[in-house]
Amino acid sequence: MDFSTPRADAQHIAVFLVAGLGVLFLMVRLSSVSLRAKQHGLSLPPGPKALPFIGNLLNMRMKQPWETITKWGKQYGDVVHVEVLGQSIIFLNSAKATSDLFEKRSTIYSDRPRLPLLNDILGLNWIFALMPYGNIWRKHRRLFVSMFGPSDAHIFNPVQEHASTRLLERLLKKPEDFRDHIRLLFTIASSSHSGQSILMSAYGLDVDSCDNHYITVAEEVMSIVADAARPGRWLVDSIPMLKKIPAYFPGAFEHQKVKHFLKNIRDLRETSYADSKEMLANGKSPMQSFVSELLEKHGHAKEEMEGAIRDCAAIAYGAGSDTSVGALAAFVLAMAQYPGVQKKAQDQLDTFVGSSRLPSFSDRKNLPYITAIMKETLRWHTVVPQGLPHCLREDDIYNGYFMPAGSIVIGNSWGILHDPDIYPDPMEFKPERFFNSEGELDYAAIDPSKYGVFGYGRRYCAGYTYAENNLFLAITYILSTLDIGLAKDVYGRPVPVALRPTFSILSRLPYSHPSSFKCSITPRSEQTKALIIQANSF
Ligand code: HEM
Repeated sequence: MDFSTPRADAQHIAVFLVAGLGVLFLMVRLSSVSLRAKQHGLSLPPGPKALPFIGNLLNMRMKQPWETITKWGKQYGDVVHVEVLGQSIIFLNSAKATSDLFEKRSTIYSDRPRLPLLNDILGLNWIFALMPYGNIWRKHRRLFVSMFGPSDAHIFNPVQEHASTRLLERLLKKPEDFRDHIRLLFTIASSSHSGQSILMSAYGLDVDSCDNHYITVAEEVMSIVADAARPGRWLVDSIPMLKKIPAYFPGAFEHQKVKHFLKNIRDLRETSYADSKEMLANGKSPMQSFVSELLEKHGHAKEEMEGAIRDCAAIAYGAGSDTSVGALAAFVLAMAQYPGVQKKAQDQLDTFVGSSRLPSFSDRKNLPYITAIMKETLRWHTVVPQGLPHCLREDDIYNGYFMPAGSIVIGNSWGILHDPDIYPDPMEFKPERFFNSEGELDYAAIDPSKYGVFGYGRRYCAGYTYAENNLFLAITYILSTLDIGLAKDVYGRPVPVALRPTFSILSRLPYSHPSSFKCSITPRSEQTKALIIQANSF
C-alpha cells in the first residue's frame, strides 16, 4: 500500500482508529463477563492463565489441540475456561459434562458461534450447520435428515454399493494411491450409476477422477471455510467492527481470497444443483439422489423449498466427505497395524459371505465383528477431535461456575473417546471391547457414537446413519476381497506404521486425518481378484 497519498494516509489513520476502537471493545467485553460473574458471586471455570488483552491466544496456537485440551482437563477438571481476545471458550472434558449441558440443557447450548468472517464477509449464512439455533435451521435440518437420517438413508445403499465396488477396482489397479481412491469414494455419493458416493448421493453427478471440477471446487470451498472457522484465528471474529480493515492489517482475511471463494461457492451451491436438475430433465440420472428425490416430493412447487433443497445438497459434500475420508484412512492403517484383527474379520466374512460374491447390507446382522471394527475405527481415530463449536445463548451456572452467554462451548470428544475409565487401553485398536462376556456384540453402553464421534445434543451429526452405512460397506468390501499389510522397504523389511493424527491436509481444522503412511494392498486370492474384476464389468 502506498502511504504517500492523502487518501492512503486517511486510510492508514482510519485503520488505527478502528484498531483502537477494537481494543476498547475487547476491554468492555472482558469487563462485562467479569462483572456478570461477580454479580452471581461466582467465578469462571478454571483454566490456563490468560495474558492481558490477548488472553490465551498463544495457548490456542497448538499443533495437536486434543492432547493439550485433554491435559487441561486432567489439570483443571471437567470444565475448562480459556479466553481469546475477549471471547470465552469453554471445553467440556467428560461424558457427564457434555450430557449435562449439550443434552439436558440443549435449548441454550445448541447455538453456533456467530463468525462475521464466515457469515457476513463470505456470505455462508445459508449453511444450516453454521446457522443459529432457530426456525430456519430446524427447517433445513429436518429436510436434510428426511433423506440422510435413519428412516431413509437406505435409499442410497445402491449408490454406496456401487461406489464401494469401484473402490475395489481402483485399489486393485493402483494400491499405492489408496488415499486418492478413498477421497474419490466419499466424494460422489449421490445418484448416478458410475461414480462414487457423496456427489452422487447429493446430486447424481458422476465424478471419475480427483481432478474433477466439482471436487476441486468443493475442496477449495471446504479449505477456506475451515480456515475461516478456526476459533481465535481471525481478528474480525473477535472484533466484528474490523470487517472492513485492509488485508495488510495483522489478522485480516486476505481479501483476494474472498473474491475467488465467492465464485467457487457459487459453483458449488448453484452450478452443481443446476447440472443435477438438467440431468434429471434429460432423464440421465438413473439412481436416486437427494436432489431428485426431494424435487419429486416437494420440489417443482415453491421457490423457498427449492432453495432449501439446493442449499442442503451443497452441505452434504462439505460435512460428509472429509470426515468419511479420515475415518476410512484410519481403518486401512489399523488393518496394517493389527493383522490379528483383520484375520478375525476375514474369517467371519468367509463363513457368512464366502468368496463367490461381494457382501451387501443385508449381511450386516451376520457380521458383528465388522460392526465392532467400524465403531472402533471411529473411536480410535477421532475424526472431529473437538467436535464443532456450540455457543451458549444465556448466562448459566454449572458445577458452581459461571458460564457466560456468548461462550463458545466445545466437547473434547478425543479426550472422552480416549478416557481409560470408559475405554481401557484407549490407544489400542480393540474391537473386542464391544463384545460381552458371552461373546455377543453389545456396545450400547459404550457406543462411541454416544460419546462425541458425531457431536452432541440437537446439533448431532445430521448424516450419521448415512456415514456409518458408507463406512460399514467400504470396510466389508475391502476385508472380503483384499489383504492389507505393512509395506516393505528397499531391503524387503516391513515398514511399521502408527497412528499419528493430524489435521486434514485439506482443512486442518476441525477434521483430523491420520498422517501419511504406506501399506501394501493385495487381492486375498485369485478368486477375489476375479470377483472384483467381474463386479466392475457391469
Ligand atoms: C465419519 C463421518 C462423520 C463424522 C465423524 C461426522 C461428525 C460430525 C460432528 C462431530 C458434527 C458436529 C455436531 C455438533 O455440532 O455437535 C457433525 C455435524 C454435521 N454432520 Fe457429520 N460427520 C460425518 C459424516 C457426515 C455425513 C456423511 C454427512 C452428510 C451426509 C454429515 C452431515 C452433517 C451435518 C449437516 C452436520 C451439521 C448439523 C447441525 O449443525 O445441525 N456428516 N458431524
